[in-house]
Amino acid sequence: MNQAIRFDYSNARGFVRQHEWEQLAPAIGQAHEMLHKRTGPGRDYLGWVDWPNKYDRVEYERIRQAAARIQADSDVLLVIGIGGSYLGAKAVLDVLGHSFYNLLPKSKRRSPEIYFVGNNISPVYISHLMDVLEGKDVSINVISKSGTTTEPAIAFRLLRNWLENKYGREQAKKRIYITTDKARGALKKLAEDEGYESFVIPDDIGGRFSVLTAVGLLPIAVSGADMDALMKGAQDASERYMVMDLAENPCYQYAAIRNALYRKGKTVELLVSYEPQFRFFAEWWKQLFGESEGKDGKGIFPAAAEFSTDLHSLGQYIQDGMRHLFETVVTVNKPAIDVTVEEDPLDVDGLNFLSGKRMGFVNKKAFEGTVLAHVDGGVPNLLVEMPEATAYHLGALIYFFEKACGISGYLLGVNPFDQPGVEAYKANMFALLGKPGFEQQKAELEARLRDNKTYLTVEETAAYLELPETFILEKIHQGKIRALHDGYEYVINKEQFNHHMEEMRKLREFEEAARHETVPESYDVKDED
Ligand SMILES: O=P(O)(O)OC[C@H]1O[C@](O)(CO)[C@@H](O)[C@@H]1O
Repeated sequence: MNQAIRFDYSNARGFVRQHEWEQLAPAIGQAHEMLHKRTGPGRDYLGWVDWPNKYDRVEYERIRQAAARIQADSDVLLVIGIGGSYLGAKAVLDVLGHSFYNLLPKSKRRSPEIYFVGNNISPVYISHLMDVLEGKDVSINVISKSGTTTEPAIAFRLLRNWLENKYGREQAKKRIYITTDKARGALKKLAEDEGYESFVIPDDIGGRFSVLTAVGLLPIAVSGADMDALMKGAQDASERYMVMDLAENPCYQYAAIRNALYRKGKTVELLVSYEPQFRFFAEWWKQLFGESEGKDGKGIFPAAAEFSTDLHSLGQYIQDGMRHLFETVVTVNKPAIDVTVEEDPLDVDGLNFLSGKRMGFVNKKAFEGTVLAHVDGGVPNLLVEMPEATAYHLGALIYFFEKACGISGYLLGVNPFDQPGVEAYKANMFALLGKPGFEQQKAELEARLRDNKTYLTVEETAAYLELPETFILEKIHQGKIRALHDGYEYVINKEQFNHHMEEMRKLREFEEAARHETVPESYDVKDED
């Protein structure tokens, strides 16, 4: 086996008492059993646990071939997906690829340009992307387990159209690759109807645990990264982190110590890296832990910081602000490339004491100094060290965090494999967009939006009061309107306004009747003093 990920929690142990640590050992054992014997909540979503050993070799070869085709016939691969259907691939591409891979000249690139889209609903982003596509040969990999997620579905609709306009429907078919459920969903049906090549997201693997399936592997293979090494790293890690004993298993130690810290009020975990290439690794990690643990009113809030960049923005807070933070620093022992700081004869910046030193060395000293300062400031520090940023070690790191996440979720007492909370925004969005079946919610939500609003437009106010716009002098303020009617100004709420209108109607009837000398009974004329 290759060298392993090193986990060091010595800079956090001082924040946890010995008995608090020891008490976690039996709970870890229980969580291990729940995961491996599949007796815990979410047991139907544990396919990722032994996936690095049992993945479908036939499909794996098909991925390799499809990637070779895309590399040969495309200048650009568009990866459409959101959440777990894009973050893992983006993380791997960034860690293993060139920092500016899309900008490198073709001669220096192993792969097409790769852009991720369908992970937001921004018309600006997709329009700008389409500008980049002009004159280029393009393929699309659309990834969605459910096949119905709004963000990727809108992007796919627009980009499929774009592709069909460019190549014609038949040729476009050869450039569309679908990754979805093996049997269900809109995308699966479309793939069958249109004859698109498709890949499977296994039933028992949730989005945030799916990077080592076709979800991540097709874009990773297209990028030219070594997916064999990635899978091997994960496979070795799955064996390494099988031991139940807390003292022997660094992955379980990470799960245990973060829970011990959480119980002591350290409710925010910052995943820190000193390499910008890890920015999306942190995004992937945030979804992994946030969606798995943030439920039932519990959970560590997963956040990320990039050092030394953020030491010049967030550094003050981390050192000195509210003491609810701990850090998990992901470092790479040996940077892929290093650069020497040169001697400057004038030494205007006073940095000649660094002459001849490597930037990697300077970065390391920044890290060491920061850990000491933050620990002194009351921020426990955990260290996860990769020997090198290679595909093998990245595969191992991915598995390390996936398994720690499952164990940690069980320690916390939640179901780490569902995400019911994500549905709330979706239901509201669908209702407000007028999706059939959401009519009742639509009316309720729109009423709430109106009440929450400080001001409505004149048109909205008129519609709300079911009145012609001519009645409205000013907009609604906190449910009240300022209205001008028949020369009078009123500041009233809707009920008062309607009542007033009814009174006005009766008064007009009365005046009309008076002209004809017949007073309607409905009008209650009060005696004047
Ligand atoms: O692959 P899908 O079904 O489009 O889902 C994308 C993402 O959306 C979520 O379901 C949350 O809405 C994530 O769990 C998932 O990774």
